Amino acid sequence: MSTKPFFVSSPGKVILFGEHSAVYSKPAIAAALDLRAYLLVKPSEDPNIIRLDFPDIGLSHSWNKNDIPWTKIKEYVQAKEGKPQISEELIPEIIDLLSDNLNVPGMLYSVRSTLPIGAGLGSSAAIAVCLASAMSILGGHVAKASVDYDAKSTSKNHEDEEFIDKWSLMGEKCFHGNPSGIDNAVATHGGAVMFQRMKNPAAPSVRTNMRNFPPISLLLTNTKIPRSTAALVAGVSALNTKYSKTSASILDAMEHLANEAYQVMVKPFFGPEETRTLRELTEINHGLLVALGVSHPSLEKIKIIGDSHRIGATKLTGAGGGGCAITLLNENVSKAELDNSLEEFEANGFETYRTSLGGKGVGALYYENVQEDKREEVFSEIAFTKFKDREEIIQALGVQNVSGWKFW
Ligand SMILES: Nc1ncnc2c1ncn2[C@@H]1O[C@H](COP(=O)(O)OP(=O)(O)OP(=O)(O)O)[C@@H](O)[C@H]1O
Ligand SMILES: C[C@@](O)(CCO)CC(=O)[O-]
Ligand SMILES: [Mg+2]
Repeated sequence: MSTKPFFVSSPGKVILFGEHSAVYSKPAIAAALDLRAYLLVKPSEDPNIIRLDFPDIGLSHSWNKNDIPWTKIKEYVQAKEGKPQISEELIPEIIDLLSDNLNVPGMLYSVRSTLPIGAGLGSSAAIAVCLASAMSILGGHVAKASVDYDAKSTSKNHEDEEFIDKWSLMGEKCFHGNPSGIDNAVATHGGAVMFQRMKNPAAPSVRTNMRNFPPISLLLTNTKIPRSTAALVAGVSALNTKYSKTSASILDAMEHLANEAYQVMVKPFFGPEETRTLRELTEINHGLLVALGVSHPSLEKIKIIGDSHRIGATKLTGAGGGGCAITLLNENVSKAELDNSLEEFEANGFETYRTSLGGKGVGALYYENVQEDKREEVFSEIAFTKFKDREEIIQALGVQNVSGWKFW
């Protein structure tokens, strides 16, 4: 258990194929984004106070440790070899997780994110993974992260990542009830995956790493229309109940589509024919998501703009209903066509990002891995909460910029 301050960080994701159908045990393909959440954990000035500080959403809350009925709560905690165990029900797990704080002094948990919130890029999962990894460090349930940013993933400590992945799913359950687990899996492990939740909820999901993820040229466009994943997942569930056979066919089509995309993406040679197939599958996937009722006029607008300038294939990504769309760009798209689209996106109030996919998963920045004369500045709560924008956070803490970040 560490009582020195530390940071943890985990990435957002882009779902290329299979959002929503992933909830119904169909395969889906997603990759880690270079936008991330950062969580600072620091001993409280008053050791009896547990404080959450989430300035991005204007939330700050404190508990006095002595007001929490720890002894009663502990009766519900199941542990194996000292590690808290995950079960299917949510409530006991939350209690269990909280009870990990029994043996640590009061802590401050402060979160900042470079991810747009509620925009389909897995902002909730990145937070859930940060919290799960911080609790795992504090509870002594994982080994110290020790793999450098540039090191090959073969030396990864899989057991610890699996532990964090499982517990972060509990966090995602708090956010939206019935998550497939794909977002927190990518936020934990990074890279790119084919993911499938099992029909039996007790069985672990299947995750196939896609090591040779093809170099896809991708544009991300944010409608900035806020929406909630919980509401959209509930909407699809209602559609399934009302039109069960029709909706089952749509979900089956999504399954075939994700499988076809996977076959193309793992080919040793990824040329123009393969990228064209992916674009065609992207178009079909968007159509199926529209049929499930999770698009939005602003997402359709992005699609119309992209299609009219012929820049590539556009689909919504994540839960939809607003948030972001992705465009798989044509290889031969002209600069003029692209610039015209970007101008139109901007004129409509949309924000575009050029991003790279397949980056690092969860990582930690420990106190002792920061140069002594820089520690005070790096772990300053005041500086952390006051960063103005994404660029300031990335410059001061970015896993790719700041030496000392370690991974499992
Ligand atoms: N920086 C942050 N600080 C605090 N809470 C956050 C932050 N980012 C995300 N959240 C939490 O996550 C919620 C948004 O999660 P939601 O699942 O609806 O969208 P998303 O994860 O961004 O998109 P998707 O699930 O489609 O990938 C917010 O309402 C908030 O509770
Ligand atoms: C909509 C959804 O498929 C993806 C949200 O990013 C929900 C989930 O899989 O948990
Ligand atoms: Mg989410």
